[in-house]
Amino acid sequence: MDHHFNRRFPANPNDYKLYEEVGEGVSATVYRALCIPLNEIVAIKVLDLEKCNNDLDGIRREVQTMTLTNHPNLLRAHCSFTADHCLWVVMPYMAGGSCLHIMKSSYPEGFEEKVIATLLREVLKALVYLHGQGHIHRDVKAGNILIDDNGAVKLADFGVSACMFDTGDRQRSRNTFVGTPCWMAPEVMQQLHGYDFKADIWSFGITALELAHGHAPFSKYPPMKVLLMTLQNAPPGLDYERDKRFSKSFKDLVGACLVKDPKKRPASEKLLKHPFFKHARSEEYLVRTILDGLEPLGERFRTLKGKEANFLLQNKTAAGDKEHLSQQEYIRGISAWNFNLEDLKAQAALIPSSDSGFSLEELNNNSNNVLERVDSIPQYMSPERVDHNSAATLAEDVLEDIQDLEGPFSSAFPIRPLEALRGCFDVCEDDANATSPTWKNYKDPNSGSILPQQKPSQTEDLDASKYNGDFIERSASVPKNMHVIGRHKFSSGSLLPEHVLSPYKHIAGDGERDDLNQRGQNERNPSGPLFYRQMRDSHNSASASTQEESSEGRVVQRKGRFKVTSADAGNKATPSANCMVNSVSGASTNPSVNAAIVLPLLQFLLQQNAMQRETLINLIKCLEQTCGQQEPSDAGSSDLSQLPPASSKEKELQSYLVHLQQSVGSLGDDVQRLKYKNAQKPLQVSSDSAKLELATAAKDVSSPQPAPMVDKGKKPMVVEGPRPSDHSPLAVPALEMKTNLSIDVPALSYDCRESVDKACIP
Ligand SMILES: Nc1ncnc2c1ncn2[C@@H]1O[C@H](COP(=O)(O)OP(=O)(O)OP(=O)(O)O)[C@@H](O)[C@H]1O
Repeated sequence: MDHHFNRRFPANPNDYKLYEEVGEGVSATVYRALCIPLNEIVAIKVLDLEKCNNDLDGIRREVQTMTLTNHPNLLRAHCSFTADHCLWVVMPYMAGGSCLHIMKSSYPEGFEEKVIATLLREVLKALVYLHGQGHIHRDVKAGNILIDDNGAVKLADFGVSACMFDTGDRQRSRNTFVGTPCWMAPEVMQQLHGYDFKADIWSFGITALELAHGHAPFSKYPPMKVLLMTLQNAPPGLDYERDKRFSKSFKDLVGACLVKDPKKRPASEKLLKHPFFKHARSEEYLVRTILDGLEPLGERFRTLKGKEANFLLQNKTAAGDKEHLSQQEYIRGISAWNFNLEDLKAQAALIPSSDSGFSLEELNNNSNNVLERVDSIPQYMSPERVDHNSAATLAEDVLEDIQDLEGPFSSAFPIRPLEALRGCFDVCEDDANATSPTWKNYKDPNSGSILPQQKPSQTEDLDASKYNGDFIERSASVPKNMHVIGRHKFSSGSLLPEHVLSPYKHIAGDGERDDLNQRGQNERNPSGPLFYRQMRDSHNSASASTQEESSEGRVVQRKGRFKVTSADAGNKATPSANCMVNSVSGASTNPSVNAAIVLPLLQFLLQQNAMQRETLINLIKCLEQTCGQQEPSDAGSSDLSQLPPASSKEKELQSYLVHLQQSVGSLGDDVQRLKYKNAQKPLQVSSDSAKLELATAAKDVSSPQPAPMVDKGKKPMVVEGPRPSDHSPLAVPALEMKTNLSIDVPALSYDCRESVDKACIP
């Protein structure tokens, strides 16, 4: 066990002296610092709670997990406390920095196999422990693997970890879309059945590739494309030709982790026994091979930041367009990239069948990298489907938010969230031990030392979530979700705490640094995961974003982490998936849309629009009440029937739906008529035939003569139906009735896509 933990770290900012910045994440800045009373160098992660964009629950969870976990391969917090409007998390200083940083500065092509095996083994030990405790890390990647100057490897960043034993809201969070797209397991993207520990095993496999190549597979593609590629393509792996330098056992390990079916992935404990880890070496080996000769972390960080700033500046002037820039930011792994709806659509549309963006070099198992028809693999749904489903749940979330706001704490939390937060963030080891007696002992397989382990307790979790984050997060999240700044939409904004003793601002007064801060609000540490929270359409809302949105169109706000809450099962069963997938993937768009599929889809879209509008109306009402303003205006009426359709598109859709309904009705009539006619004709024929037969028989009896020919004009056995389009009110081209009632509506797939976008990403 770390000797640090025998000492008590003070929970007072005056007891720490902040030095240089050594890291920056999507939600925090990390400083090297001195703990004055203990004369010990530490790292302090400073989160500006006012700029944390409401992910307070995530932060609380991270701090809690960091304080409670106790494993040599997990970065544990010494203590945490609030200072002014910032949260300080004091932790051991990992002088080597993250593996990503090390690769960026010295190993751009990735590490050698023994180094990888050593790193991965340590990470896997951490995962075995976490999983044993019922936690899913959900953000395993090189940027979160830290090394100290002795070569000790620790997995960090529990910002998106989840507890499998949680209930209620927390349980539902396992159906959330959390992580960083490149590392994200398909089932996390799919949102079909939730996910479990195996999601970490996928990320672990991706991290293995990242350490081997210096970057994660697909990392050069925009996020939407990464999602689609992860879902549609064969899993990435080590290539036979390109990765000759790696052993068969490494390839096998990666192959075992990167299986799309999570059930077929090994558990972390089993994986730890994989022969690949025979290549692993000691901590000293890491010191000798990758740490030796490295510049101090602060210097490296500064150099990398400078490069990033230059890169962005060049791209800004060279490319000029925000989509390009946003994608560049993402490609470079920066967490806080931002884009608007148009970007998103463009990205989704970037996935044609003749996808020029596919780099076979990037994609291993090339022969399998055929863009399959998504609708032919029903278990893999597109991210659009994810969004589609999410919309309903998001609406639910907001309604719940509103209920929370109306609760007994409504006056306290939205107005003074920091006050409320103090109680949940001010923790140190002793507190943690005192308040968490449920952590059982853990036996480190290596050292044999006994470490505390957590015994899952549902009651405690429930209580904790009531008291701590869940309520707070949702209460505070409602109004703040609407941040829009400038031309790009920054969800997190600059995370540099102004009130913290910045070595640059207050000590060194480094102008360059200040300049970097100013112009690089979206320049984030590449290690950050992505948190994506959908924003609702604010057409009719009086939200803070209205002005900017009206000038720029609807905005998808996002923050570092990609998070889309999942929809309920009922929505997932909507038969609309195939249609949407077709229309978006573009790989196999089928213009023939079955009315039975289209109608429920359109109805569902309308219903969603209505729900979203209702949510917004409630939100407005609630905000007005909370702010003590005037009574809700007429526009705030929740009676949707009184409201005109929100947009011309919606009107169009509505009238189109009516047309379709009429058409289907009329087509149905046609079918009935035809059926009836069909049923009648053979009867008529058979009665005609019977008459003929009788006549022939009578003639046969009297005089055996040849039977008369049947009148050719009658065509008794073939019935040709009427052309129904003549009287169909559906004014769409190429409408024709087929036996399965399918309607050729070439324009519909486009309309559907737009409508889906609208419903999903308002
Ligand atoms: N204890 C530490 N010692 C040294 N460097 C650290 C330490 N903790 C974090 N860092 C550095 O700071 C960076 C950002 O920290 P961290 O990942 O915890 O922030 P974050 O806001 O959670 O980031 P993100 O969410 O984007 O991953 C890390 O990638 C790492 O390089």
